[in-house]
Amino acid sequence: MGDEDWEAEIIKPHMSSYVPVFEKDRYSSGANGDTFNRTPASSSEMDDGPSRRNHFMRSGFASGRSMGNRDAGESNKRENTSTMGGFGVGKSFGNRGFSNNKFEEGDSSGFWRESNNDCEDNQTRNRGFSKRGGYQDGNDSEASGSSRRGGRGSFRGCRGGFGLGSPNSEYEQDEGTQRTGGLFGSRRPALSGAGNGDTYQSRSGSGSGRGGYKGLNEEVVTGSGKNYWKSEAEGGESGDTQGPKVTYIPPPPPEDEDSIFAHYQTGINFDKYDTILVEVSGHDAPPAILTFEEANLCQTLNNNIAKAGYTKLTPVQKYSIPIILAGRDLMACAQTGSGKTAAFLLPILAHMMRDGITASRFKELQEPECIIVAPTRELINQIYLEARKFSFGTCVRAVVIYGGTQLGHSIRQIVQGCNILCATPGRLMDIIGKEKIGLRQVKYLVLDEADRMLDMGFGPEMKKLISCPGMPSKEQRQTLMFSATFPEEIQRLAGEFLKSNYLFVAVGQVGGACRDVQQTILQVGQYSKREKLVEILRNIGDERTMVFVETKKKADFIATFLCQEKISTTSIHGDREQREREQALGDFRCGKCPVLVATSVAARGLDIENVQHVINFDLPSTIDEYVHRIGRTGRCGNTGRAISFFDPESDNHLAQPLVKVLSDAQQDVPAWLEEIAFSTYVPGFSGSARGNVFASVDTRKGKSTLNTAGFSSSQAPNPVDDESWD
Ligand SMILES: Nc1ncnc2c1ncn2[C@@H]1O[C@H](COP(=O)(O)OP(=O)(O)OP(=O)(O)O)[C@@H](O)[C@H]1O
Repeated sequence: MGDEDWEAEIIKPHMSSYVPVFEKDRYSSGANGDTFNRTPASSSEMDDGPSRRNHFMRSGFASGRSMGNRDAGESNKRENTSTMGGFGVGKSFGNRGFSNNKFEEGDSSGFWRESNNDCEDNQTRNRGFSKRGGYQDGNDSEASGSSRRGGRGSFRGCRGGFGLGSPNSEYEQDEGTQRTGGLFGSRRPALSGAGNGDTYQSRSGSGSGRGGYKGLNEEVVTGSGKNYWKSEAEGGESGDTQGPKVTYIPPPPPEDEDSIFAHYQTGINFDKYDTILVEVSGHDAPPAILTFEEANLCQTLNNNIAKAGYTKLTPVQKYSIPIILAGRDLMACAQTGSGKTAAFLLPILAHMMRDGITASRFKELQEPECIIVAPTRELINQIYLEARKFSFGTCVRAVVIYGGTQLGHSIRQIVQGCNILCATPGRLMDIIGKEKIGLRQVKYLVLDEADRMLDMGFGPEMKKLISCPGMPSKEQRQTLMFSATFPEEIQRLAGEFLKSNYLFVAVGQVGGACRDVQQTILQVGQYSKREKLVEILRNIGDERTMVFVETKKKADFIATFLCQEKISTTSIHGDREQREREQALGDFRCGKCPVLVATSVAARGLDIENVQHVINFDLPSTIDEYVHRIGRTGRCGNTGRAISFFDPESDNHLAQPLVKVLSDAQQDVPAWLEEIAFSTYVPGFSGSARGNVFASVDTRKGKSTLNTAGFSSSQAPNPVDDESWD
């Protein structure tokens, strides 16, 4: 998994020969061509559950691939990036001047040079700035203009420092000596040829301390044109001990009950969930439950469910809860915002309450019963808050650890007691390496956003996790995987993690977009995007809007631009320090900054109340990512809108899957998009639009060679290569 290189625009795959066959007649139906055991989630159909059967085949875990794609010249770009002031955290960008950053230098600025570098570095990419014209001309003057806007906004982020810990504690020592290695030398596997290339010290080159988005003190090592992440432990072994110490300590979450149980209302379409088709495959699936009462949870859990405002199960909960309660492994795929988190947390907690757990107490080595892993820091934090909510009043202690925060802080949280460990992959492996976490007691392993956790970026790390000393074998633990998208190939990889008799639950179209999101695709050329964006945002007014762009740099640029346009905006991406990321999210959540410009780091899982709009300023590389992005709105029965700028210069490869997604979600499909989709039809391609755009079925039912984007695995773009989030 490489560090983000979204300073360069994301690599577009060579789609031409991998676009799924376009079958227009399938689009309008919206029905699933595969009717295997698909039943509405409504109560009348529930009894079918146990009778569902499927024979299946499994295949092994494919080997990991290159972890990154860092281009030459990265180091320079980094330095330039790091000299850019971060945005005034939570402030209108317009309040910031750029006297200390490259923007003020106009056309000779680092920003523009970097853009050029991007072009040079990425000449083989079909989305380099040079081909698309970039922003230079139009923006230089604006950049200069911005520098006139006066003073740099003051930094409002609360620096954690070391205040919460004893500076002389062992954990501070750990913090200080973490380069000395641990049980597992590398958080990410070294690729062959590693060490032959230059060493690039992430974030530290300029000494700016900017970044903070990777696990603690990691660095990118470039070798043979490939890159991978290196833990500090490894760095220490190689004698390279450079790197800024991460000192950020996130503020503790509120302790009062009202805050713990704060929630937003389900929307008008919540009841429509009952009509969604649900498919369960695998042997001897337990029947779905219809009510929380049927789950037979303990009183404390029921109280917490009530306090959380849950009165009715969502479909994924109806099916998943009894499956998990029955001790079965599960792969569950349900639309964004439909309650997957509670679907795994509640039965796990119920088990823990029933079986009894080791009461939380201070111990140097904690042995959690449950480990939950998610790909981004913000998401894992959110899951932790949910775990804390549902375990309120019980003796179960949940702990969260993630990169970009002080390692000593993570350790201090853990040693106080840990039954449920919520972690991003990198930090998890660091902590295991430090022997603060023992795995012998793990009974539940949850991979949220499982397709992401098993793809080429995190897959090797997850493999390492399950083969860690002490980790119970898959036969001895319960493994649960959840996501809104599940490419077929990733489903097959999952076999290594799951018992062979795992159950597969698909709620609605696997990989399909939430129907509560009204999707609009506009054809907007590169040069017109900003103007269009401003026009839309002015119409939207103060309604909360997430704007997705392709690169970190563009996120900064667009956020700055919007602030200049007097639209209060903040941004989140992998180059921002963790405290800035959290501040930005906080300001967006509370409505202080109603516009959040984000890279795909914010595409998955984030559950923010009242996000009414998602704008894809740049479309993502894959249709899966599109589905996740637009799923930040229209959650839990609420409605939302997604507007996407389709640039025919660069987005044609998405035309077919987009048409499919729109049709399946019963959205209008623009004629021009259909035309492009037809024109990008590739004769001789063996797939069908239905079968390849979405892995609509449990892959054990049949063989397929494509993932959801319609690319072969070897060419599927891997966003983790471009931006690393844990
Ligand atoms: N049964 C329920 N009743 C009311 N609200 C619910 C219920 N289940 C979940 N929610 C709420 O719905 C929202 C979305 O849930 P959650 O974040 O778990 O969705 P998700 O399926 O994991 O989405 P994503 O695919 O984007 O990660 C949360 O605010 C959650 O508290």
